[in-house]
Order: sequence, then C-alpha cells, then structure tokens
Amino acid sequence: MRLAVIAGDGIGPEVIGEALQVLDVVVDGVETTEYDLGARRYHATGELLTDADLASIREHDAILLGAIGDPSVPSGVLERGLLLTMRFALDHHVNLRPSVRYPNVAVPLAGDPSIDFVVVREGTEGPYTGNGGAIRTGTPHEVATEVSLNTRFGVERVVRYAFERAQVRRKKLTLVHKTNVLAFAGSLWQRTVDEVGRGYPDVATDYCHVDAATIHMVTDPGRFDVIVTDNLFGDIITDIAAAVSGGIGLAASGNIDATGTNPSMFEPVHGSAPDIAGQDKADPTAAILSGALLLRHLGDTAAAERVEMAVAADLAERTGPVSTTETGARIRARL
Ligand SMILES: NC(=O)c1ccc[n+]([C@@H]2O[C@H](COP(=O)([O-])OP(=O)(O)OC[C@H]3O[C@@H](n4cnc5c(N)ncnc54)[C@H](O)[C@@H]3O)[C@@H](O)[C@H]2O)c1
Ligand SMILES: CC(C)[C@H](C(=O)O)[C@@H](O)C(=O)O
Ligand SMILES: [Mg+2]
Repeated sequence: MRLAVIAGDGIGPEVIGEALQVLDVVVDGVETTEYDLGARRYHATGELLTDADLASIREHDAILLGAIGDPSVPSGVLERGLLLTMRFALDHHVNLRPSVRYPNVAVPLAGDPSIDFVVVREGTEGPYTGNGGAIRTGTPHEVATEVSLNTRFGVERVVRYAFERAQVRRKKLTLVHKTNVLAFAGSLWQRTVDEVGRGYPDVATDYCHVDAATIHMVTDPGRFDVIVTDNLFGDIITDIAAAVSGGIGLAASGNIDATGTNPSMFEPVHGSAPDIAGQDKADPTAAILSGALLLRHLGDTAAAERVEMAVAADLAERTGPVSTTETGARIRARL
C-alpha cells in the first residue's frame, strides 16, 4: 500500500506519527512518501501545493493528512491553497464523517444515548468554491460576496452515495439544509433527494433545517442514521457531532473520490489546534481512526476492524487525559 503522508501544521505531525505507527502494526509493507506541505514550507519558499506535488501525490493509493492551518499565516491561505485545493483537484466529492459513541465514553448529553450516524458532506461545491469577490475593500462601502455553487451533477452524486450508505445501514436518510431561506439551492437538494430516493424505496427519508439539526444532534442524536448535506452545513454539524459523541479528538473523516479515479484522503475532523501543539497533549485517536477508514476504503476490512477494536478497548479504560504518545503506545500494545 503506497501512502502519501501530509502531516501538516500544529498537532498534525504529532497525531500522524502515532497513526502511521499503528498502520505499520496492522499492515505489512506500508510504503510512505512524506510531503512537506504547510506553514513551514510556505514561509521558506512561498509555495503552497505545486503541480509537481499534486502529480506525485496522485501516484499513491491513498493520502493520510494531519491538519493544515497556522496562526503565522493569514487565515485561509493554507486552508484554501492546500487543503481545499487537494479536495477539489482530486475530486473528493464525498466527505464522509462517521460519529460513533464507543462503549464507556462519556458524552456531554443527558441520558445515556447511543450514537451511530454518518454525515455525508458534499466536498467540492457549496460556498467553498471561491466563487465571490469584494469591491471597495477597506472603505465604508465595501461589498463582499461568497456564492454557494450547487450543480445537479454534484448534488446527485453525493445524494446517491448517501442512499447507498443508508441502504446497508439502518435505512434512514436525513437531508439537512436550509430550504426555508436558501430556496434555490434548497429546492435542488430536496428535489434530488426525492428523485434519487425513488430508486431506494426501502430507505426512509426525512428533512431537517440545519438550525434544528443542531438541536436534535444534542437532544436526540439517536434519530440520525445517514445525513446528507452541503459542504458548509456539513462542516459545522460535524464539529457538533464530534463534540456530542466523545470529543473532537475522536472524530475521523474521509475525503473520497467515489469513482476511484483519484486517491482518497483521510484526516481527522479537527484542525491544527495551535493552542496545544507541541505539548504531547493532542488525542491521536481521530488520526488513528482515520487510518482505519483508509484501510476500509482500500479493502482491508479486517485490519480496519482490528484498529477500531483496539481504539474501543483503549477508550473504555481511559480514566483521564492521556498524552499523544502514550495513547498511541497503548493502542499499539493492544494490537
Ligand atoms: N482539516 C484540517 O486540516 C482543519 C480542520 C479544522 C481546522 N483547521 C485549521 O486549524 C487551525 C485551528 O482551527 P480551530 O482552532 O478552529 O480548530 P481545531 O480543531 O484545531 O481546535 C479546536 C479546539 O479543539 C481542540 N482539539 C483539536 N484537536 C484536538 C485533539 N486531537 N485532541 C485534543 N484537543 C483537540 C483544540 O485544542 C481547540 O481547543 C485553523 O487554521 C483552521 O483553519 C484545519
Ligand atoms: C480547514 C477547513 C478548510 C476545513 C473545512 O472547512 O472543510 C475544516 O474545517 C474541516 O472540517 O475539514
Ligand atoms: Mg471543520
């Protein structure tokens, strides 16, 4: 298995170091190419992601990424120039973000809810395309626009993927949007769900406005099975989903080209966490579980399950904060 590894900024290298060591325990012959991408290289060379980087990254079976973004670089430069550029160039139209509550993991919710849902977030459209602009910048009459782009093609392929997922899970699909205000895009999403849904008569569909979805996620997360939503709503609700299901340190994700044309990219949902970077404090579990998603994506279900079981066992025995390196070591010891 040939992996492109982009450790990135902040806690990225710390958590990816642990995730790679776990992969080495469960799979023979992992070949890695490490890419120096992020703030360090940007400051040293002014480069973000070169054509040569991208061409070389394409030569791998999958990508494992830590986090991108650093306070020393203006907000958005690295995130857009690197992370989003990769998601767009490699056509990662499905951003898969599962939320599972592991046994004995405390959650900040009333009762003892079971949580097992997956957010299928669109990954290449919405307000993320950079379609917008500003005029009269810096004057009292400044105007800025950020247009949400939604194509029938882009919406349909991610909706279809979500129905396929729902069909092999609990057969429930919830569209999360804001059709009461974003009427043009909302109508396209709703009609697409209705039309594609006719091909999946055994999957029940429902709809939630995104604001209400944040209520349900906190008060009744068990109601969700598969959620399909646009790029920005998906970004926001998956941080809530992480917080309610055990914390941002556990949330894994995959940026997937479902056609298999380009390598898919696996990364924790969290960012570079500058507030705790370099202190051996970051939880590497999200990165390790992203490695499990990567294994599953490449067809090694047995190895993926081994990692997930080791993580579950480790979480069940945690009694307080554990360092990055210690968490990795404990999970590897179980394997
Ligand atoms: N996919 C990515 O690469 C990605 C995702 C989100 C944010 N970012 C970038 O990361 C930078 C910081 O963003 P932010 O502060 O909004 O979000 P963040 O996810 O980095 O941090 C939010 C909070 O969660 C905590 N946290 C995050 N990961 C953790 C872990 N593994 N273990 C324990 N605690 C953890 C942080 O300490 C912080 O308090 C920004 O530049 C942002 O653009 C990148
Ligand atoms: C850093 C940023 C571009 C990214 C996003 O908005 O998709 C992040 O928040 C995420 O959730 O992966
Ligand atoms: Mg996010």
